[in-house]
Amino acid sequence: MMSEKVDGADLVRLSGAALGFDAGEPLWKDLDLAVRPGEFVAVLGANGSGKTTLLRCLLGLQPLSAGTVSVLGRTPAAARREVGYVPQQRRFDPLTPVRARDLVGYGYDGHRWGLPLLSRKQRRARIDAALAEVGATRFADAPASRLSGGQQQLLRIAQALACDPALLLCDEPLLSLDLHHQREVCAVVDRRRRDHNTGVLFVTHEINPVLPYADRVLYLAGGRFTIGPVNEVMTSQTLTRLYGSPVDVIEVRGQLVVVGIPDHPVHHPEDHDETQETAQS
Ligand SMILES: Nc1ncnc2c1ncn2[C@@H]1O[C@H](COP(=O)(O)OP(=O)(O)OP(=O)(O)O)[C@@H](O)[C@H]1O
Repeated sequence: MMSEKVDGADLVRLSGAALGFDAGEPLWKDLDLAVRPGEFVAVLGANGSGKTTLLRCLLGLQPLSAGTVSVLGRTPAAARREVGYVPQQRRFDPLTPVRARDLVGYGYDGHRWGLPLLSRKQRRARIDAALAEVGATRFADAPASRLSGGQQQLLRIAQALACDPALLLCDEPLLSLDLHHQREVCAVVDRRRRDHNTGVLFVTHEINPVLPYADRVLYLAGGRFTIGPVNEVMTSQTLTRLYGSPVDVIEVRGQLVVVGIPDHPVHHPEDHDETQETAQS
């Protein structure tokens, strides 16, 4: 099996990692992944394939069943302050009077818990910078619950950026957005990693808006995975091997469509290494 090259600057290192619950089959196993500064990794895969659980592991909320994980060269819990997290979205409570900038402030305060207090001016500057980074300055003082779904999602990203993270973990940030807003969210995250060298793990079911930005795809399916550049992973051949049954990746008017994903992927343990070798960068 080919291993990922790791070097001292890697933001995430998973080595021989497996994660499962109780006595059942692991969600994934033998996962080697190194994420470099500024790298954008799209995490794709069917419902229940363990994408959210992977992020929870990098946040220190979920221990591995096997293997090792480090974030910024430390344990995930020790690195938490420098990791921005956009959780799966819920719309804000329509009765909440909280303004957009207050929400971003919560993100900022949460990460500074236990650290020396900064002046109000410094705090405000950081919040303004996060709002500006996502293009939310114009609605910074509006009640968050009155904003559109797209605006609320940009705010969640600003909240995650308020701590000026070295690593950004996004869980389904495109859910229930139209294509225009999906592209806007992807572009904001892409700009962040380019301007600040922030590494990104971006979990999504919406493959088309994210693929133009992704350096690599980690595709999870039925206890297995493949990692590699977009043009190597998003092919009929690679996904057929991963799922263990015929899957077609076809292009329709410039959009990729994946057809034939089985309800219950069938695969053979001996296929595992071959898939990884084929698709890994
Ligand atoms: N603490 C837990 N205890 C037991 N099972 C869990 C726990 N957390 C997650 N699971 C299970 O692990 C599986 C993977 O969940 P996860 O949320 O990581 O999948 P996902 O790929 O993000 O799915 P989706 O695309 O639907 O969001 C699910 O079957 C879930 O029920």
